[in-house]
Amino acid sequence: MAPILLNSMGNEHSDYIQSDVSKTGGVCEESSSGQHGRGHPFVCVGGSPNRMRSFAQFIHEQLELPGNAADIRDICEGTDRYSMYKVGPVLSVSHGMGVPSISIMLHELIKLLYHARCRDVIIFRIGTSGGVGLPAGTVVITDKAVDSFFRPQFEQVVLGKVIIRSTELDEDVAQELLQYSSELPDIPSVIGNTMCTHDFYEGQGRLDGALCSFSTEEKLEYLRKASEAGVRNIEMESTVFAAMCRVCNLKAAVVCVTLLNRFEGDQISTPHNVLLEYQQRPQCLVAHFIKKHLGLIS
Ligand SMILES: O=P(O)(O)O[C@H]1O[C@H](CO)[C@@H](O)[C@H]1O
Ligand SMILES: O=c1cc[nH]c(=O)[nH]1
Repeated sequence: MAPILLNSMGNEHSDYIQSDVSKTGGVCEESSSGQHGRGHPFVCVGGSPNRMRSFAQFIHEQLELPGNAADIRDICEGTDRYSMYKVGPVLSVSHGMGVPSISIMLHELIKLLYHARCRDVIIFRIGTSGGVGLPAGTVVITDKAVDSFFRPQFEQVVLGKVIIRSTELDEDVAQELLQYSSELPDIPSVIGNTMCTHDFYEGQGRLDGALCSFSTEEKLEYLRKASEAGVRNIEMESTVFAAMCRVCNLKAAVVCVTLLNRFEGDQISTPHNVLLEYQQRPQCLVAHFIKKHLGLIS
């Protein structure tokens, strides 16, 4: 039974997510239907509030929970920072864009899980990304989260010094997700390295930002080097997500769909309805994983 580790100070103060553990009935309490008991709680995080609300509604339906999926409530409505939904044994949380934003949410979420006495948590980041040599709509299950220099590490600056943390993710969860993707229709998936950048434009080799300090040739050379380093997609949260989950003993996976192939351009010109369908692919895959683990499907 792997406990969630908290910092040595055991700091209790949290001023970002005012969600009250009692309101959630404890993430790990038996769900109202009593269907799922105290098994593994599952946590899914993603950048956009709307997407994490629709994921919560989707999971509510998939787990056939009582009540109306449309009635789910944001238990973080007191703050403007994040949205959080508890659906049976699943917590769905938004985190905004970029390492700083998800990092703050993860501190608060991990403290919440600790106080709810959760054990054996499995946490998924379900997001979107830019593909590197992959067709749009491909789901990338992250092997290693790497930084802009393709290193499997996250640099945390603390008191003016750099702490380097490993970004290893749970290999078994990744392999299991890949296996399930082959059982599901229309979820083309690969396992590969995910590069996490601190910027969407220049930091990802885009030529179409307000600033651009490089040529098309230099952009393509960088993307080729990334590809040779095993990078298959680019997003903006995976390294700190992997690092913090690892330090806190949380089994973690990153499952992001690609919205475009960056070798073919920078703009996300895919029609909105197609983008929505793409964004559902990681949700379907993770929902399938959860249902398998809850014994709802054999
Ligand atoms: O789709 P989400 O989860 O927001 O993730 C990706 O989308 C945002 C950029 O468009 C960044 O947060 C990147 O990581
Ligand atoms: O190209 C992309 C698409 C989504 N998210 C990113 O960070 N980059």
